[in-house]
Amino acid sequence: MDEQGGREESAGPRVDPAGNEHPAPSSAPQASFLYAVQTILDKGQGLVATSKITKGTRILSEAPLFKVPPDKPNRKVKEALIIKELKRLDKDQQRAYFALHNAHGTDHSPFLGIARTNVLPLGSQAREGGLFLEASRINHSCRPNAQNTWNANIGRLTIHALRDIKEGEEITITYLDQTTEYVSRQQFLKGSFSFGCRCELCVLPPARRRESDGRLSEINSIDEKLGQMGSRMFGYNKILHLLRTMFRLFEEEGIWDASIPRAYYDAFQIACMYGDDTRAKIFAERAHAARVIIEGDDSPGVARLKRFAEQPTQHESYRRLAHSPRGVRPPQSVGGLEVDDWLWGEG
Ligand SMILES: C[S@@+](CC[C@H](N)C(=O)[O-])C[C@H]1O[C@@H](n2cnc3c(N)ncnc32)[C@H](O)[C@@H]1O
Repeated sequence: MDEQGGREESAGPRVDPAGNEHPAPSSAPQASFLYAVQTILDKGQGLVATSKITKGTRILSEAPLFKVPPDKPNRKVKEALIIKELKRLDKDQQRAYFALHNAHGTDHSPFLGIARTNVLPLGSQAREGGLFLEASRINHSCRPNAQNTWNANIGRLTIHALRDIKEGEEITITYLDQTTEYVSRQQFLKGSFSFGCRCELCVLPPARRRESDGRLSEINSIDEKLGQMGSRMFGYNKILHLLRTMFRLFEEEGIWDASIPRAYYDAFQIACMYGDDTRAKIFAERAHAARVIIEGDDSPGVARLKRFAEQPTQHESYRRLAHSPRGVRPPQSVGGLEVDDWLWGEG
C-alpha cells in the first residue's frame, strides 16, 4: 500500500470498538463509533477520534487475524508460517491483509514486509506478535495518547486512552519504549518503519530536546539501578528516593503509560522485601489503579495486582530482605502532601 499523504481526508468505515462478536467484559467506559480510519497528512491512513474520548476508555478491542512467530531464528521459516496462515483466511481477509501498509518495499517479500510493518506484540515480554487489521492502522507518536495491550483473558488486543482525546484528534500509540532518546528513536523508526518522526517531542527546539534526552537518560539509569534492588546494593530509603525521582522525571517528560504501574509495582516489591506492609499496600493499589486505566479491569495483570493490593503479604518476596516489619502508619493527610512525602521515605 502506498503512502497517501496530503490527499483530502476521506472518512473510512466507522467501527464499533466494543466488538459485537465478543463483547469485552471490562467495565472501562466504552462507546460506539469512537474513531474513523482516515487518511492523515504524510502518514498514510490512521485513526481519528470521532468524539471526545476520556482517559481510560477502551477505544478498540480486536482479535488477531493470526499470530506471527518472532523474527528469529529463520526468516524463511517465518515467511512460510505467514503464508500458511494466509491460506487459511477467506478472500476478503486476504485482500485486507495485502491492503495493509508495507514499510519494507522490496527488501522483503510482501508477506514478510507487511507482517514486519504491522505486527503488534502479544504481551510486554512476548516474542510472539499478532496481526490486527484495525489496530494496524494506528500511527506512532513518541508521546502517544493511547496504549496497546494484549489481554490474554479475552484473547484480544485492547487500545485504551492514556489521556482525554479531543474529537478530531489522531489516536496514536508508540512503536518503541517511551524512554528512548531522540537519535535512537529516529534511527529505529527509519530502519523499521521508514519514516522520520515529527511528533511534538521530536520537533522540540535543540536545547529543549537535549533537556528531554537528559531526563530520559536519567530514567534509564534509575531503571538499571532498580534492576539490582534485590541485591542489597542500595538500602530501602535509597530505592524509594530513586523511584520518587523517576516519577518526577516521568511527569516532567509527559510520560504516562505502562511505565507508571510498572514503577509502582517496583515500589510495591521493594516494600514487600523489607516487610513494609503499609507502603506495599498503597503501592499495589496505585499500580492497580494505573493499570486499570491502561488495560481495563479484565486483564490477568490487573487481577494479579488487585490480589496484591488486598493482601500484599502474599507476594513471594515478602520479608526477603528484612524479617521484622518496617511499616508504620501513614501520617494524617493535609492535601495529600504529607502522605506522599511519608510514602517515599522523605517525610
Ligand atoms: C503500522 S503502519 C500504521 C498505519 C499506516 N499509516 C497505514 O497507512 O496503514 C506503520 C506505518 O505508518 C506510517 N507512520 C506511522 N506513524 C507515523 C508517523 N508518526 N509519521 C509518519 N508516518 C507514520 C509509516 O509509514 C509506518 O511505516
